[in-house]
Amino acid sequence: MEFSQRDFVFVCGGSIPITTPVALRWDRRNDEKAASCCKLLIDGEGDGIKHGDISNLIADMRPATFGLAGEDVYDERYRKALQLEPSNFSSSFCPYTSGTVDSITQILAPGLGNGASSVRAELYKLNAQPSGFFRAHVDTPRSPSHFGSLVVCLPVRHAGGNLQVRHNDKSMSFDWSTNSSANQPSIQWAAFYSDCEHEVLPVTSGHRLTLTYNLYSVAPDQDLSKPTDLELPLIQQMELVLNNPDFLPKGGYLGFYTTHAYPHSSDSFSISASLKGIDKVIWQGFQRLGCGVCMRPVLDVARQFGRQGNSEDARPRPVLGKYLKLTTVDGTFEDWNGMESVMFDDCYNSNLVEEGIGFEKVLWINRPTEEKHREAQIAYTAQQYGNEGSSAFIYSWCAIIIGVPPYSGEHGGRMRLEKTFEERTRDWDDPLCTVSFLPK
Ligand SMILES: O=C(O)CCC(=O)C(=O)O
Ligand SMILES: [Fe+2]
Repeated sequence: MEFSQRDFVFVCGGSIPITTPVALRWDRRNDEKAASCCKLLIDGEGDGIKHGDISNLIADMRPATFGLAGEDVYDERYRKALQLEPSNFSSSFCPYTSGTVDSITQILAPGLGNGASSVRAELYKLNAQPSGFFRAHVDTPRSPSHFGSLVVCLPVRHAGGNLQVRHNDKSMSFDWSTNSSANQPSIQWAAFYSDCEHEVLPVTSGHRLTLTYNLYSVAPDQDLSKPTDLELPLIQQMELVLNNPDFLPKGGYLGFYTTHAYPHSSDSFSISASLKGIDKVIWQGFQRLGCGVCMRPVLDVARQFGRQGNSEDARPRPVLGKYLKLTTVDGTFEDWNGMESVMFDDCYNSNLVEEGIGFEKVLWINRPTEEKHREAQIAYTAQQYGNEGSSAFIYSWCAIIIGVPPYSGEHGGRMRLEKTFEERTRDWDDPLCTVSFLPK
């Protein structure tokens, strides 16, 4: 089965020409100022401000923290910015009426035939960066359906402050300083999957004013009737493979290392609603073709054996987990090795519950993650730098395991599972024995 992971996007962006100025109102930090100070009208002309004094806003904002090992911390070496919580401000910009959410739905969450209302954008912060920056981080997942982040830049004049978003070996840079004083003033935005590393380069002058939103998927992902042009060829390939009588004639297991990371906690690994890019196509496509699908963590414990030093002849082997318990590792790790040793000790000794299906029984569709992905997996699990401290959700790289029913010459084709698996159940030990099949 051949496909290109490169065809799947991880970030998108756009600009919205300003027709009416954006109004921004906020709460006073002290009672001495008149209420009229607490309003800005932003139209993008000249310095961007039509009415009001941005220094009043700056004075009422608070230093922006970020998440580190489960805590919210303030550290100007890592993030220099100011923020307001949604309870302390309001803005007339609406990501729905501006069409931004529709664009994001089409590009980052197309689903397989779902309508355009599958994304919810929840206002998260107002940030200002006079001479600020935010070093590389991934955003802290807020819930299992939280799949991405939206950053909206209001057209206030500034220089620098490029937003760079990276996924694997691809990177996209958004320079919002250049257009903010152009002839046609516009609000510019970028949205990306929240496991993508991103950073804000130093703002060298002016004020970079951004609204950030958390993006959640809300539509059920069960409507498989209308795959998109990009997804259709892949699903046809899957069907061809399954219709081959020589392919796993007695049934078996396929494995697909996900191309994105997903939040999960110790008591739910329910991510199918927020699957991203090609991962979603694999999940929904095989499910539609009558296979069982589930998500499982995969750990390469080779180094664990090496580290113990007492198992020269113990064969290193990757392990398929039933689930990973939530782990918070205290402290900052200066290098990956320090972090790795803690994570492997923790995961292998107590936190990894092994799946009944052995790793060796799985036929892998794509290659195991490269070294750098494996390191990323540890980073996500250890809750390295995020944009907010949290102990409820963590990221993990993982695999989609596909239970393929047997091929039956008698019934003229591949059998189908009578029901697909409840993704919340962990009891998936041997679906091919425990559930019945329907003839094709
Ligand atoms: O301001 C930006 O462009 C990004 C902010 C960000 O990454 C965050 O708040 O997590
Ligand atoms: Fe972020």
